[in-house]
Amino acid sequence: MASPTTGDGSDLWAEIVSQGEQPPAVPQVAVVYERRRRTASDTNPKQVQICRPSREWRVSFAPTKRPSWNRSLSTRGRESIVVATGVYFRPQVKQRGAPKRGKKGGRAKKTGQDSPDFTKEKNYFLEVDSFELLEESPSPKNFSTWTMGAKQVAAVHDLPAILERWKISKLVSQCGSSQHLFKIMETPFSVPSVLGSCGSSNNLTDKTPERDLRTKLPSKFDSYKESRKPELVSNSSIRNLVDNSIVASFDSLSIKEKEVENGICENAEILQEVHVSSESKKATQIDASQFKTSDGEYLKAFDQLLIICRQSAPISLGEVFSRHWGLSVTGELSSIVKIGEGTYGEAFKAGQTVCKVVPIDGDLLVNGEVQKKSEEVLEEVMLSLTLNSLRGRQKETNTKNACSGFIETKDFCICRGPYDDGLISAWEDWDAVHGSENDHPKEFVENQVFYIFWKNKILVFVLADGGKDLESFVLGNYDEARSLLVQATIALAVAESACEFEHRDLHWGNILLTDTKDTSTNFTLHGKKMRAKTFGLAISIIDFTLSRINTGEAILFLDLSADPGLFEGPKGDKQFETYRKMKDLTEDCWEGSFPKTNVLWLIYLVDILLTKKSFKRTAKDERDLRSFKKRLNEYGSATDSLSDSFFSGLLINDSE
Ligand SMILES: Nc1ncnc2c1ncn2[C@@H]1O[C@H](COP(=O)(O)OP(=O)(O)OP(=O)(O)O)[C@@H](O)[C@H]1O
Repeated sequence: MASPTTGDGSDLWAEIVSQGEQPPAVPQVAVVYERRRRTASDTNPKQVQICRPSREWRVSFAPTKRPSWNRSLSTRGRESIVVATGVYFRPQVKQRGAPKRGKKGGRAKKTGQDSPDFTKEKNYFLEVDSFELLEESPSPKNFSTWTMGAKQVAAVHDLPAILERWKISKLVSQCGSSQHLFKIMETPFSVPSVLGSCGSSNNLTDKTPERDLRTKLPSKFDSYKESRKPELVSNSSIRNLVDNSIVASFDSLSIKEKEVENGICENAEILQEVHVSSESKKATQIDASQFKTSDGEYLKAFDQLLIICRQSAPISLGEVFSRHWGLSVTGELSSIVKIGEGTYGEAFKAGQTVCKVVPIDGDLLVNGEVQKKSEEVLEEVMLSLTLNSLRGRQKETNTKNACSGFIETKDFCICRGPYDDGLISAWEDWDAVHGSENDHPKEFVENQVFYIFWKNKILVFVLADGGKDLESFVLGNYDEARSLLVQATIALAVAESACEFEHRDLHWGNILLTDTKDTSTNFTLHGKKMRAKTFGLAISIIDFTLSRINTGEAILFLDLSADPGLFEGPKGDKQFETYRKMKDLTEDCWEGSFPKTNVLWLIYLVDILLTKKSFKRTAKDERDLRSFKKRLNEYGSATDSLSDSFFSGLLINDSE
């Protein structure tokens, strides 16, 4: 079968597969996520009439439904901008004080100009459909060996390559000029790969300056914040700035290169720099074309998702389940059960694997919400893979930061078409017992197919089964509660140290608990190998929609300032009080590094344990929890909190 070729005739897939070994050098990219802002006027009446009322802060009129604020955000949106070295790009300054979206708010009705061009997408599929990618790529062969109940094999993803492709496409969309992009790509910066920063060395070379949270004194952070304020810079002046920085960097390096060539320079550091530069240049020359499709277009987020999924085109939901669970598409899907739901995703389980089904890119409101866009999902995928890499390095000897407290993401699949009947009956069974807050999948899909067939796309996250969420899990005793707290603190501390991770939405629906036979769990923090007692309980943190990370090359985060509604939840509700505390702390500068947000969620968790969960505990246990909560206020990060005496009996230091 013929492989698709790029514009210059080279083999696109061969290049994509090989790029992981040869990541090209590009300048540092920082990304801003913004939540989508929707107003009443955005609403598309045609769509709303086929949807149930939106449940923003979900006032439910059905007594059987659980309180809406148990779930996390109802409005989400990401709009990325790119920053090349020393330059801040922002396409447009956000309008402050725009009206809040109404209850039935939807994505803005698209004008002809705005509507996505599906011809290109269709052409892309036609092209790649001509060969069977699954047979050619290394990992999907695992599919055939995955059987129901057997241990799932996780697909190997080339995170640096994924990040690289994404950065290039961001730069193109921000700069709007491929010529300009090539200049950037030719720039001999040596940037750490994502695994370099968050991986093998675990040292972020480009840490975000932090505010001194305890003293509240002006710090480096203030000038950082000032320097990153939205600037109204014309495109041409941005280009000038970038070009100048590139030229300057080129100049200094070519002088060094000449010195090395002529044998004048023997400085080891410079020799190394020049070596890295020439290697990067070679890689750049090889890789430049792979970011384009055959019609010369740069890969869109959806195309990038297909590559990550190792698919040439979307497949049916039934096909995913038959591959991942070894079930036949007809008849045997009844062994699948629905295990949970969120605003965006429905979670189904068979064997030890969970599939989270998330409709994407459609105009139809789903569960009263705008569907996630490919761009947002792609960034969530990168975040999940970054956190996966913390788990993957547990066994490496020289790792600096590792833990297993985040859910393992095993794979992703892109689907199209209606829900499978087996899934629908699993959905209905769950609804009969729990009373779903979500739209019936049949209703949604039929409508979606009817109106906009081409946009009916679904991303399936294939995840490890993390167990039950804290809201529904029954804690046996005080030791289990302590185990939950120490494991959550460890996960946050490790990810905080590895990639400035902040979860920013760690409510009780986003911590999963399961029984374990292991009496302790291993982790590595700042190179120190340690263990924590489990008391028979293992946790997994999920849902990274609001999370922030610094991969060393890009800062991924969601700009919550674009969603004032988030901070207007019920007074006294611990979850919404926590959002408000985060807002005070960050002063609405969500791209900044504020590890204290992790502490705010730890305080929330202690509160939940004290007020919402019942488990065997003595008066002294309660006192200990309360004084721990008080002391948490003094810590600036999860890492600091881990040194608290509350954890002393739970941690074992293996390095000593
Ligand atoms: N890996 C998993 N293992 C077990 N249960 C899971 C898993 N992933 C998700 N769930 C269940 O599905 C629910 C919804 O998942 P999740 O929070 O990721 O979806 P979401 O649409 O992003 O939700 P939210 O409304 O919080 O944004 C969870 O609360 C949990 O009960």
